[in-house]
Amino acid sequence: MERFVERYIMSASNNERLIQTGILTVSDRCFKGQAVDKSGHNLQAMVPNLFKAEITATQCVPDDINKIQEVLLHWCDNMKLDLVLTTGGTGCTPRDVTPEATKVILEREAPGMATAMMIESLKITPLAMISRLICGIRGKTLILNLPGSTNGSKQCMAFVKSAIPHAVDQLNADTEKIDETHRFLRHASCKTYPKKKHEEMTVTVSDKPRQSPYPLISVAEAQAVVLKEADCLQTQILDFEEALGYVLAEEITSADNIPPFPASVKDGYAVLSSDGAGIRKVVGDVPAGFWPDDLIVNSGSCIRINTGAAVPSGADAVVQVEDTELLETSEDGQKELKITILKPPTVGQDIRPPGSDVKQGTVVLSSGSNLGPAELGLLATVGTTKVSVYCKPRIAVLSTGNELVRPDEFLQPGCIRDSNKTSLKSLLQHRGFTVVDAGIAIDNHEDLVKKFKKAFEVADVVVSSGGVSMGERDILKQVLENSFGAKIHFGRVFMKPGKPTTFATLQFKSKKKLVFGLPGNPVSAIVTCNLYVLPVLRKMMGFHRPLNTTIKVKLAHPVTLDLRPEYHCATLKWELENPVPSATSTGKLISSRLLSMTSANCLLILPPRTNSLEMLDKGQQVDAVIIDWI
Ligand SMILES: Nc1nc2c(c(=O)[nH]1)N[C@H]1C(S)=C(S)[C@@H](COP(=O)(O)OP(=O)(O)OC[C@H]3O[C@@H](n4cnc5c(N)ncnc54)[C@H](O)[C@@H]3O)O[C@H]1N2
Ligand code: MOO
Ligand SMILES: [Mg+2]
Repeated sequence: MERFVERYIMSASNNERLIQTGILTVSDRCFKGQAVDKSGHNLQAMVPNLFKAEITATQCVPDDINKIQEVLLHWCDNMKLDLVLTTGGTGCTPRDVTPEATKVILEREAPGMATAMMIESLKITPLAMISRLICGIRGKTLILNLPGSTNGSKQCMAFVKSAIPHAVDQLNADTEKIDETHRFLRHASCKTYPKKKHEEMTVTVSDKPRQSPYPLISVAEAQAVVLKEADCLQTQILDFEEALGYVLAEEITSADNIPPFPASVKDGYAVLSSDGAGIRKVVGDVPAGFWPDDLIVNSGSCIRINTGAAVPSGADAVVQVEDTELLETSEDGQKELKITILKPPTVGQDIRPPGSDVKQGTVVLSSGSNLGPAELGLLATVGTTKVSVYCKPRIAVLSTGNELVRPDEFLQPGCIRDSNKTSLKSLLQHRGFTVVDAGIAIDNHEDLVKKFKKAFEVADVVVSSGGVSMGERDILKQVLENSFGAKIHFGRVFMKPGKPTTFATLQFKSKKKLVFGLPGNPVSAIVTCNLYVLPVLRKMMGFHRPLNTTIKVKLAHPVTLDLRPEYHCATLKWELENPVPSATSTGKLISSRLLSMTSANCLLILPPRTNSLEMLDKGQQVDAVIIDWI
């Protein structure tokens, strides 16, 4: 069996059960102490490393049918072990009787495992053919005869190890686990076989120009081009609570004064300021939410009031409770009767007049506002529960490459798992966009056309990765041009990472589609998605300033410059004493190595290396594009 298939089956059955195992050495010489039981000891050490197993019983018996059977019966019927391995007594000498002893107690044979051992052993030595080992089942115990030699038993065990956890699951009728393993394997066999073939390719090496025909443009130029092509989408009406993250497409005015009544700013007493400091009679109290219709504050009196409650008529000031003293209460102590105002109040003190927060008729949100928590709260305050917002673009993410398998698929030789789909999808979802998975396209014209067509059916913007550089299988630009009549606006940008970043527009069923052909390297894909895709999406959904926020940062250590302007991943730290945050690189930028990007929350914009400027010193200031607030 090919090693990778074997590994796969092992991981598919992923035994959770601790397989209770007995190891029985059958040897006259070992039994008499004339030889060391190397094979038995080796199996004891080896088996728990093959799958989750516990060596529950070990024993050494002479080559004697009765003795062998006695142990096997005890281990199967009384101890109810999952697996019994015998080593020794499987050859052709007159004393070799392990298969005979085993056969008698077996209820069912399992010849496949013995055959597997035989087939594989024959590849090592023709002498394997004289081995007579048998395998089978008694009750819920799987019994395997193994050869007596250390090497032979070790090899035979290795040949059958991948099937053992699943066999034990079956013996225990663990249907859930069995089904799970079958599903896993079925999925793997239909998704991963046959191996990918290169003959699917139609492009020949000589078709491809040896120099890229696309000029190297600057990042600023590329950003200007993509933003120019991005049009603001139409509007829709949403319930205000679903509008988080959308951009408002209308002006919102307040129909009411906020607060609608003179409201107390403090917990205290509503008073007449002209009374000054001194004694007041407490004539009532106004909690928040109560309308003090029949309460009036006259000279010499006051009313207890809560923060946010309507100030009763007559009162023109509120005195906070801290600036008063209690003079007299009712007999039961429940009611305040008299207080002293300690400081003379001023007119209007601690009262919010009607409309002081928002005047009736004022514009509280202008068109183009980004609806965040405060804005949604404002909508609630003014009672606007339906709002007109710009639609968000529909996005499809497509991975391209013959070498790609899904993360849950078996990794065939020569393949890698598709990580860009996950990174790009989650980056966009994290920014509030809905993303459709357009799958993985292999690098041929037909499949790319098929997958792009599907993506264009459902999306305004397609973000693909891979297939945009100089390889003969990098045919994304040709496919877009030849099959969709796309205009390639640019195919290379002077930057690191992300040099082959490609941007195209086309008409599909009379609708404009934008295509970002991001480079396949995982770091390049994420960096370019931040720099080009996100600004475009923001513009389409109505942002007035769609580019990423850029700030000044201080380098926490020296950095070496690259020949290309570099967007270098770094982590920002804001320290109290420093007005400018410090930036620590997440490591040498290697565009294939996602580890050089983990925990980055900004991209340092580093200038290209020149003879006079090869590195930047610690403490030097550079611009940094914010990519996450963490
Ligand atoms: N002769 C030249 N070769 C290359 C150049 C060049 O200028 N001349 N540019 C290099 C640069 S820079 C980059 S970046 C890459 C970009 O390559 P492609 O966009 O054509 O992408 P692929 O060749 O398909 O893949 C490159 C690399 O990325 C891996 N990959 C692709 N997709 C995924 C995915 N979804 N998840 C994880 N990894 C992925 C792929 O296996 C390759 O290792 O070209 C250089 N070559
Ligand atoms: O520009 Mo490539 O994106 O270096 O890796
Ligand atoms: Mg390539």
